[in-house]
Amino acid sequence: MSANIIDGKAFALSLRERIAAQVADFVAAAGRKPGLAVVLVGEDPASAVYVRSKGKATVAAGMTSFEHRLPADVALDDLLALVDTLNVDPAVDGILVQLPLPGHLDELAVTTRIDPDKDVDGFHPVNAGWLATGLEGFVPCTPLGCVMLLKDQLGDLTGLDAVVIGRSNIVGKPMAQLLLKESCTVTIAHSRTRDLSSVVKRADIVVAAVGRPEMVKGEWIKPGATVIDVGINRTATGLVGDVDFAGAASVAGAITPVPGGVGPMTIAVLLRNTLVSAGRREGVAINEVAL
Ligand SMILES: NC(=O)C1=CN([C@@H]2O[C@H](COP(=O)(O)OP(=O)(O)OC[C@H]3O[C@@H](n4cnc5c(N)ncnc54)[C@H](OP(=O)(O)O)[C@@H]3O)[C@@H](O)[C@H]2O)C=CC1
Ligand SMILES: Nc1nc(=O)c2c([nH]1)NC[C@@H]1CN(c3ccc(C(=O)N[C@@H](CCC(=O)O)C(=O)O)cc3)C=[N+]21
Repeated sequence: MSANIIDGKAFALSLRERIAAQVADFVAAAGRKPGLAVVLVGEDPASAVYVRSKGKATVAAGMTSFEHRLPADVALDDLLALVDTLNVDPAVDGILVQLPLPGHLDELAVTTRIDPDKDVDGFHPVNAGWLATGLEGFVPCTPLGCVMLLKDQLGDLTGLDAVVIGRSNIVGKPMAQLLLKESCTVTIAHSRTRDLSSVVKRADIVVAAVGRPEMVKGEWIKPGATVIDVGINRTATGLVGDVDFAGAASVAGAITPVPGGVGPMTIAVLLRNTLVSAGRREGVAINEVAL
């Protein structure tokens, strides 16, 4: 068997076109563009690349991109003061502080300072709480993008066995919450899980969010399963996911590649969340279903 390769890049492009059309409607109704502020601390080259591509995608969707670059040794109080300014800036609908932050900065202090109503990353505990209780907050971009790909691939996910490998607050946990919301039977695996390969073998849906290059082997995958590879690992041979792509593609029913899978979806959903935020803030209806 040879798996269907899920084209996240193409899906993300089409999502971005639908968002751009709704941005135009928003501008006509509200008399201003949605605005996304991205804060980058330090000079990490990978982060700088992401921030640049987010800025480009924001402008291409017809929104305003505000970029703030701070030195790596910025004091926590100065970063928090910038967040406070963005929180009250009426032109800013979404705030994203690029993670990871340099070691001396307390990430929790920063993410909890962002107004939950502008938290388009969905990292604020208030939004995590909304998600856990099944209500309307902001959902983290990467997991939401994964669910969009899964529903596009499989339709109704009800009753499917899903295994999420990884339990971080930004990917693994919200991913599990979303799959639970879709009525999957969800297992969350992590570094202390016993016999991971057997756990994975039961799954109709495998989401790998570990950060270990090609850790998930083809032999672990149930034939026909759908594999979502969130991992972004830079190795000597280039960018690879958390899944051994060649091995898994020979048994899976469908699989996301790295690059070109989940990554582009993250950025498209960020634009979606920013548009939704702008709509809420201005009282302009956004057709979320069509997104
Ligand atoms: N495509 C995209 O848009 C995005 C991609 N990423 C990528 O996704 C990956 C995960 O990111 P993130 O969640 O932030 O990472 P974290 O490092 O925060 O979490 C990794 C998780 O993997 C678990 N883990 C580590 N080793 C093993 C192991 N041997 N077996 C099973 N589980 C293990 C850890 O378990 P424990 O909790 O027990 O330590 C932890 O829960 C990274 O490659 C990152 O670059 C992240 C965000 C967006
Ligand atoms: N506050 C915050 N929010 C984030 O959402 C956030 C973050 N911090 N820190 C870093 C991670 C990682 N992340 C990615 C976004 C896009 C791609 C992406 O577009 N990847 C392309 C290729 C990338 C490349 O070639 O380097 C792809 O997979 O095809 C990947 C990873 C968002 N993150």
